[in-house]
Amino acid sequence: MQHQVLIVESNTQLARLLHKQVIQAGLEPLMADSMYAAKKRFSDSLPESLLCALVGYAHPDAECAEAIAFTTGVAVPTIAISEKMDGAIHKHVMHYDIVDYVGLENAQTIDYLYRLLLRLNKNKRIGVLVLSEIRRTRQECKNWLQRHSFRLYEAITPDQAHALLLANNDIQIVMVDTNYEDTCSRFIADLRKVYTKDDLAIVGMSHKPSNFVAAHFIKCGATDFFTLPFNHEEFLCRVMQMLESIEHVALIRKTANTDYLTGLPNRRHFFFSVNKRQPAHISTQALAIIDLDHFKHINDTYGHDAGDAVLKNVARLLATEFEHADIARFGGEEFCVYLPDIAVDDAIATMQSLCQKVAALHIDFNNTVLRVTTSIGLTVAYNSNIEAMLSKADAMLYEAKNGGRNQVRYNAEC
Ligand SMILES: Nc1nc2c(ncn2[C@@H]2O[C@H](COP(=O)(O)OP(=O)(O)OP(=O)(O)O)[C@@H](O)[C@H]2O)c(=O)[nH]1
Repeated sequence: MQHQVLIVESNTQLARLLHKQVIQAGLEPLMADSMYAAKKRFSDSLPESLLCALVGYAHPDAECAEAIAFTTGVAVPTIAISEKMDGAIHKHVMHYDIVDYVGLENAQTIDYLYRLLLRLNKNKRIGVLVLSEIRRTRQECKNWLQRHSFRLYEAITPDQAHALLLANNDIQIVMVDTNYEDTCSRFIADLRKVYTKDDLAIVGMSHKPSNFVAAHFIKCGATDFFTLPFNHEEFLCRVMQMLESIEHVALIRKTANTDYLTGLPNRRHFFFSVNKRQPAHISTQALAIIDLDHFKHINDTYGHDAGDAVLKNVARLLATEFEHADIARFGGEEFCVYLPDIAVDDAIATMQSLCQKVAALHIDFNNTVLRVTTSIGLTVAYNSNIEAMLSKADAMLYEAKNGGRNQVRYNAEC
């Protein structure tokens, strides 16, 4: 795994600052205070563990960007560094295949470097699809994208692009050469029927600067538009913003759909997910409500934190037992499981086994072993809707509680 960052900096203060940023980004710094030391560090390291290099412009044994020439020459994604933004340095380092140049003159630029490190680390898992009939355009994008550690996919036709998108769910950016305006605008509009701007960024690009084409593509659903050849720095800043926006929305969605205590999906997400998964064809499906017994007693006897520990342990058991089913914490000490395409006997056996497994849990809380049992209301139905199944499972749960708890009660309508 690429987790190391080679820092080539002879200025001790700057080296210390870079070291701190790398650690903060969760990466491992490899320090070198000269070009000689950098070469030694590089030859001692494994290529697959080096994420990138932060390289100062001048060193006692390399006064004029030779260290940058070295790291880019051995294909290490390189971020050129100086104490402050310097026009002459900028002009010079841009001749090399660097990822970016950052002058560390204030808190904002230091934060930018930190975000850039996080970005490079995440880019390894992000796919970018380039759609262009022109080999030169694909090559230009490829050079740039590889420097930024993205996974690269290439397509020559819209059909190939659709197939790649279907097969690879790591693709978060599609770059479309707008050479053939009608085909490309239709392609973008078609993509937007499936992928929202929160899921996928679509970037139009063209060798012919035209305000009309740019506006047309953005109206058809493109997120942004660039004229080729890229201004690399501007493109990087805009791509970072697009990806950060997709990531923020994903995080908000995850938070809204997850139970804060157990990490299981919540009730809201359960309905969304089950309705999506419910088989279109007629089939047998099972729904179970799982409710811990006398849970209030655990809270009252051992405290609320002990109750939380029990909930987390039961949630972990459910997540392992039902890895491929829909599960959720419905609230309090109540959980729900939905199993599509399951025979009545299998559903009953599965829930009885779960009931025994919960009762067998030994939950360690501050050197006290906590035990808990559960009552389960199960319904197995043939092509019924979820709301109806929930109300039947609830009635079965009521019977299980009244029947003495620690048991499964079921109803089958098949
Ligand atoms: N620790 C903890 N307790 C919770 C949480 N949510 C709800 N509870 C408690 O769960 C308890 C549920 O109590 P009851 O509804 O009486 O159910 P019970 O004690 O399990 O009784 P039966 O269901 O009839 O077996 C209440 O004391 C709630 O305060 C939580 O997130 N953490």
